Amino acid sequence: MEMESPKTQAPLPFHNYKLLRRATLNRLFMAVHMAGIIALLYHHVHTLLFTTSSITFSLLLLSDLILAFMWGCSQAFHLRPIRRRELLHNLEKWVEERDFPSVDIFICTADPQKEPPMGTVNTALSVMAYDYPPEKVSVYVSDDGGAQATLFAFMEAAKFARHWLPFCRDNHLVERCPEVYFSSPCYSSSTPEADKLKVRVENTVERGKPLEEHIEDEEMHKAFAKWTPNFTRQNHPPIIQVLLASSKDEDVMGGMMPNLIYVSREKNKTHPHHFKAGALNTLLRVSATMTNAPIFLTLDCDTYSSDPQTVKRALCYFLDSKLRPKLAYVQFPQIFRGLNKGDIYFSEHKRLFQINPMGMDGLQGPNYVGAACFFYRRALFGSPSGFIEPEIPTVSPNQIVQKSIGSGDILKLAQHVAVCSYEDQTEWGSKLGFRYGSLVEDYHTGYRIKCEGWKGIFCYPERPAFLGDVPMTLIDVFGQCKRWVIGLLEVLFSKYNTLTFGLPRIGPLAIAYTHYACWPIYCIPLTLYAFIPQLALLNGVSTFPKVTDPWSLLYVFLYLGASGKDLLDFLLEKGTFMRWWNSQRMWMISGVTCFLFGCIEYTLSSLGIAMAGFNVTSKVQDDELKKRYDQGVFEFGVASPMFVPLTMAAIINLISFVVGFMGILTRGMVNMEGLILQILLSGFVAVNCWPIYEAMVFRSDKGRMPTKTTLTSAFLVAFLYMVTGVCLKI
Ligand SMILES: O=c1ccn([C@@H]2O[C@H](COP(=O)(O)OP(=O)(O)O[C@H]3O[C@H](CO)[C@@H](O)[C@H](O)[C@H]3O)[C@@H](O)[C@H]2O)c(=O)[nH]1
Ligand SMILES: [Mn+2]
Repeated sequence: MEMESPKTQAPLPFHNYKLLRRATLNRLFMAVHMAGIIALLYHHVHTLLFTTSSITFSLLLLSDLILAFMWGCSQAFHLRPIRRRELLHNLEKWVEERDFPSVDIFICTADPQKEPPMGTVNTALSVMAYDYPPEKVSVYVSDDGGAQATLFAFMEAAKFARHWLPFCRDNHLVERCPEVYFSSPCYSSSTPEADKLKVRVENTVERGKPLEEHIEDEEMHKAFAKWTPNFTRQNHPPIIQVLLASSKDEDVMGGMMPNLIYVSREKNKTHPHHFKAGALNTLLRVSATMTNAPIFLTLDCDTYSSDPQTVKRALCYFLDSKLRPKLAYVQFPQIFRGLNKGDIYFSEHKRLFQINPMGMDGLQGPNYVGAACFFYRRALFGSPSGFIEPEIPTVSPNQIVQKSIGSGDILKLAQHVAVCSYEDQTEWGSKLGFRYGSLVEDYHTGYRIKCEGWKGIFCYPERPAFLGDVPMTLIDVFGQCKRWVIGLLEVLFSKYNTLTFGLPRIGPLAIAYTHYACWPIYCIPLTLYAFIPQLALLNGVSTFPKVTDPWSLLYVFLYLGASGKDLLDFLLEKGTFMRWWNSQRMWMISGVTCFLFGCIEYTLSSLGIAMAGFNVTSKVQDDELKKRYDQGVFEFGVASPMFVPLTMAAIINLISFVVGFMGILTRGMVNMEGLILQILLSGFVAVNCWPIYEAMVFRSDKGRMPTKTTLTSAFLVAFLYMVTGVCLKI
């Protein structure tokens, strides 16, 4: 269906933007800092020519080269940051509701254990209740877990929606996610319908399948009969169930309802399913056969809507006739709920989700981040000028659906496009739809469609449009980050490399994408800086200039400059000092853990030794765990190899700080001049490592550092010290 344009060109704009005032400061800072970096590199080369410990100094030069490169790439985010505003009143004044385009909403879930169906249901209800003509909204739920409990949850949700939607509408609720609404302080109690929904769904999840007595009609019986004894998550036929059809279902007040469709694509062992990208492509096709809305929204199961005006906000851009020909997507920031005060794991990712997209928006648009993004369907079918016709016309974005969504023909077609073999010998995943080949399908797809000539918009309203959940344990945080790292490396080392492929196509924006693609290699400088200067100190070798040498000031200047600027950016986007502090700590921690292990795993998988998969992040909230998280305590608990280098770094920095400090006391400042910067560095790292010492020594709860990890790390540190004693002399 083509998008109707407003009858007349609106005399008033639907949106505007302004360049952020900090842009000038950014550019000034860039020039000064750049000069500093060049001076530092000059100094490095100079030292290297006259030193006897060439290995140490070469490694430090390598580290600084990488840091300089990354800093350089990150400047693309600061060249032209803009902030947009939507002028909703103009839209409402000039475009009539009946001219609004219809919208398909895709919600992905993959595992009923890690992603409780009640959460997914809440997300779905929050968007079904959008302040938008209900007959123009269709919600498609993709269940990669193939779980009866999820289907059952949505059958119950469909019933509950009949009460919930008119209730939201009549009371003009702003918070339309039932769970959040009922737990808000002004409403201490829930309604009987909501309670029934919750109890039934949670019991079903526990049991794995619904009780006979809860299966009320023939239709439901037929649906659950598809779960035959040999049905498994990895091997089952496609299941598509229309749970609400706006053409026939009504709410309790007689009002219209949106469509609600459950989709679990076929799975078998002979076909790769391409994780979330595969799920989204199935939804793209299934929705094309049923509603084929020109605009669709992608959501994760935990990303509920927190503002009923959101679709209209996105329309402020999609209905702008000047933008439309090239506008592929409108990305909202991913914002999270339930963060602890200091956001100890820096799950907020303020730079990734809030600060940097404003910078990319000033170039050609933000990166797509997987959820909270409205797409122009046509953008997934070739470049703005080069439409690619899919293999069957019924999944084409231009086709208009004639029959009603529940009809036999449509269902048959929908099943057909949801089978594994459908994509064989087609362009899905390479030229059509969401792109395969990377675990960060979002980054990859957004980047590739930009390279085709499309643009994106960053829509960053005052009130968060969507809110999501964050991982509560360090191991979950690392698991997520490691998956991202592997996915990014997959793009970096593909033929779509952001410099060789991207730079000629999207210019400066490619530099921003490069910063992300290279994110994983931060592990090199971060690991080297966590060990080399400290080991050198213990062996009495100086790695930085003496404090009396003016060159030492350059180190101080560069460090303070870069982090001061970063802090400023953070505070300007409503960040707090504590959260900033934790973000820089998490950066250092990631360097020796998930970045490092992600790089190793990627290398192994490209050698064919291991295979990386999409490990879904847990969204379950265990009470005891949640309590520790809320108190801001790090959760270790399991003996993961990833904790070993981290613990080693914590130990060695403490030792080298203490040894250095004792040196100053016993031998006097003058004799230690050459080691002062190393002592400061160790002290700084040690201060950051406080939660790790606590977890190793002072804690007795379940989340403490396993003794095994502590002992292994201590042993390895001793070993490293002995080895480097020899090496450092070279
Ligand atoms: O085979 C799969 C695997 C995952 N998912 C869904 O993908 C979403 C994201 O998974 P999650 O475990 O929450 O990953 P995160 O790392 O938290 O997600 C971020 O990173 C992903 C890319 O790695 C993006 O897809 C997400 O949108 C982005 O929020 C969830 O709704 C899952 O149900 C599937 O549908 N099928
Ligand atoms: Mn997630």
